[in-house]
Amino acid sequence: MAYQVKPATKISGQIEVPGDKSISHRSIILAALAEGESKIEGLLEAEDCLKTLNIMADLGPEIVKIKAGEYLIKGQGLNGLKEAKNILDCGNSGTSMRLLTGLLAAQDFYSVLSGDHSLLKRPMARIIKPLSQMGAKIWSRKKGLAPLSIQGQKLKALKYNLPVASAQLKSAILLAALKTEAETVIIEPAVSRDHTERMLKEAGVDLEILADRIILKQAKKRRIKPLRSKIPGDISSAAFFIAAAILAKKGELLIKNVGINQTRSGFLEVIKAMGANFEILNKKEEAGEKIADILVRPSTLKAVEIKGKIIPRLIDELPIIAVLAVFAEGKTVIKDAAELRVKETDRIKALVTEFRKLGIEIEAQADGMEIIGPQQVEGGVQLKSYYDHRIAMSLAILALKTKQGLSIQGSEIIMTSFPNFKKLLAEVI
Ligand SMILES: O=C(O)C1=C[C@@H](OP(=O)(O)O)[C@@H](O)[C@H](O)C1
Ligand SMILES: C=C(OP(=O)(O)O)C(=O)O
Repeated sequence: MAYQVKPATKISGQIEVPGDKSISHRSIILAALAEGESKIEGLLEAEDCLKTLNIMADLGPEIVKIKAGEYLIKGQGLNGLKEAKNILDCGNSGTSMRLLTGLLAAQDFYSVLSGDHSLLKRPMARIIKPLSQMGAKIWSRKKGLAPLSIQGQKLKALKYNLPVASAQLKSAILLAALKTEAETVIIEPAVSRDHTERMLKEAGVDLEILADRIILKQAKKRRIKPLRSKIPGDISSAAFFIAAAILAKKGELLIKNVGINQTRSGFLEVIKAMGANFEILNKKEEAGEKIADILVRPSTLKAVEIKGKIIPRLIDELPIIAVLAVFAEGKTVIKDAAELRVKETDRIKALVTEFRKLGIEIEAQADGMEIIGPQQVEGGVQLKSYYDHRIAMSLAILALKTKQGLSIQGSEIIMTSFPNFKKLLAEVI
């Protein structure tokens, strides 16, 4: 049944959003490679991360759930993984497929990775190319599409200029390089999320993070120390609630324990420039990641231009920024974001098509969009999620500002990243 979201004028309360999706994937993978037992708290138990969890369990390490979000993982060391008997299912998760391809390319066994109809359309040539230069043997369908089959090899180190600022691509190379001896250098066109680097450093790996490159230092034999981490709240999930509280007429919303890593917090810079009324409170650091509480109040917004190096630092927040733009005074311009076209769906096309059904003035560009605001939105229609969790959640927040509400088809996909989204939204209204 379609998800019905009614208009709301007040957003208030205190909430916590679930654990960060990117850090959750990486915690599972690194814990499985560690020498000894890791304890992870605050793991995101959403479909995407559970795919990574099930795949790692199929590769040998014992994974025990203690309670919600809390897991013990018995690491097998960098050489301890075993061949899985069946196809490894990544579901809807690009992060699982790209990171695990890097990891599996360096094992001494064979693996096959597949996923759902959305993942089977996403570009994998970008990882196959550098991994092949390292000596990996990876087969794909035409044009580098999954399923991927991988005959693990002893790989060699690499110096690589990333053609796109992609944390998944960077992480695939780093995971593949862990068992190589010489130095691996990855040069980024713009900084993308740096969780893999931070976590590898925390785990004792000799790695240098510079402004434009990452250097995995030469090492005869690397060791990963077990993790003891509490995963911060996901800023990409918090963004939907921050937007709801900004767009409300009344109320005040406090979101506790959100990860505000610089490489992820472009959204906060954009809403600040738009004139949003919010405060960052109780800043602290845990396991190499910055965390804070975010207090948000109703705000009057102005349009801004979003382009260049900030894009990778807010890539997943662009759909919800597009929603904010509808209610901002002036023309919002988003450029340099062609990556939006190869996410779970073509997010530019999806936003433009659905916004137009509501009479919103929006134009698509090859690498972004332009939105004129502020606009009154009548609503009262049914929109589509395009099987994309971020489109579904962005439309749900938009619905709060319509006169008649919206109904959203295909909202089950929200389970891939934010299982309690609907419940939390109902709580703050
Ligand atoms: O590394 C990660 O955890 C992610 C990287 C980004 O993708 P790209 O690397 O394709 O930019 C982002 O969109 C995705 O949600 C998660
Ligand atoms: C793009 C996303 O994830 P992934 O690439 O892991 O599917 C996302 O969560 O918005």
